[in-house]
Amino acid sequence: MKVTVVGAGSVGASCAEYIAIKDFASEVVLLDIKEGYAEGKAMDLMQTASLNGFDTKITGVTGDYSKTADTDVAVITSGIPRKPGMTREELIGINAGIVKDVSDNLIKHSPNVIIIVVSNPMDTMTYLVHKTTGLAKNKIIGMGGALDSARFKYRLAEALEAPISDVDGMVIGGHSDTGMIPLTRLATRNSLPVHKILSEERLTQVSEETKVGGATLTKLLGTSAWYAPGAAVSGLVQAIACDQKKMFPCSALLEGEYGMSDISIGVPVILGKNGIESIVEIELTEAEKAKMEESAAGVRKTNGLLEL
Ligand SMILES: NC(=O)c1ccc[n+]([C@@H]2O[C@H](COP(=O)([O-])OP(=O)(O)OC[C@H]3O[C@@H](n4cnc5c(N)ncnc54)[C@H](O)[C@@H]3O)[C@@H](O)[C@H]2O)c1
Ligand SMILES: O=C(O)C[C@H](O)C(=O)O
Repeated sequence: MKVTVVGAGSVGASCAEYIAIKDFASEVVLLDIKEGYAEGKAMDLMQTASLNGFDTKITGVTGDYSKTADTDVAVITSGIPRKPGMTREELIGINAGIVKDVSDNLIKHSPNVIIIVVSNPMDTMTYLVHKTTGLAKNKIIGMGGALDSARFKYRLAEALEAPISDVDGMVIGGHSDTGMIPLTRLATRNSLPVHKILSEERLTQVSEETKVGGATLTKLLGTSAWYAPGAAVSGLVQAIACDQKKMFPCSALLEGEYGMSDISIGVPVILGKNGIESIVEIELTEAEKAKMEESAAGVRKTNGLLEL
């Protein structure tokens, strides 16, 4: 299994590190445009191999896509992150050109590649890859919901004063400060619905904290987060590499599912060796459907800014 990670910045390097530590891939290629940067990150990571006990071979390369040939799964993290006070949508002007260029180059050298899009605004960048490459829809996956769900579980555990391993929950919808939909109705602590344990007011607080999870960290760090994003990406790559058929909320191109078409937005999918094996349709309440429509309207507005 060969994995390429484009962008050797904070998220790209974190993702390469988690993939290596989980030790399921034979090879990870890190690619960046900054001269020597990916090579340096790869060497530093390789010097953790004997300490962390992995055999994955990590190499770094500056802009040379021939080194990515025959990649099975590629992760696109190249582009700029937001600064405090910005929205993810404001990054579209710079990141759209980068994501288009990178996906074209990846496919040139690996026509059968499965692409995981991370760069923001992620749902729109995922839609862009659908619109501008000839890749099958199951091979283009946007990462957002896996991270948002991890943040939801973190906030739920905090509210419940419970260990995170007791908690389950999922976030669907667009990966934006206003578009995320934490499914509080379905969240559980060891099978017990959390809405039976927590007050409505506390659950609303959990939802709101989840939705601004990325913005909260951006304010604290001065740039956006990388550990949980890297870990979330590594989970998706592992599910594909090991054909796990695991369920994650991911940005997927909808063709009628959830009553929507021609949009890529966060819904539960099954990930396996073919990428998106299937889209899972949850029966939503009228209120949840309305939130999903509103979230989709936000994503469509950003998609409208693309020059297609
Ligand atoms: N989807 C998510 O859940 C999620 C989570 C975290 C970050 N992000 C996004 O991921 C992106 C990267 O974030 P980061 O914190 O790693 O930023 P970063 O600035 O640390 O790293 C970005 C890297 O991309 C490289 N790059 C720029 N243009 C390139 C090109 N054309 N080809 C190859 N490399 C190129 C830069 O040199 C830099 O090293 C941002 O857009 C951020 O918003 C998304
Ligand atoms: O918040 C951001 O801009 C980065 C990422 O989308 C995140 O949720 O951490």
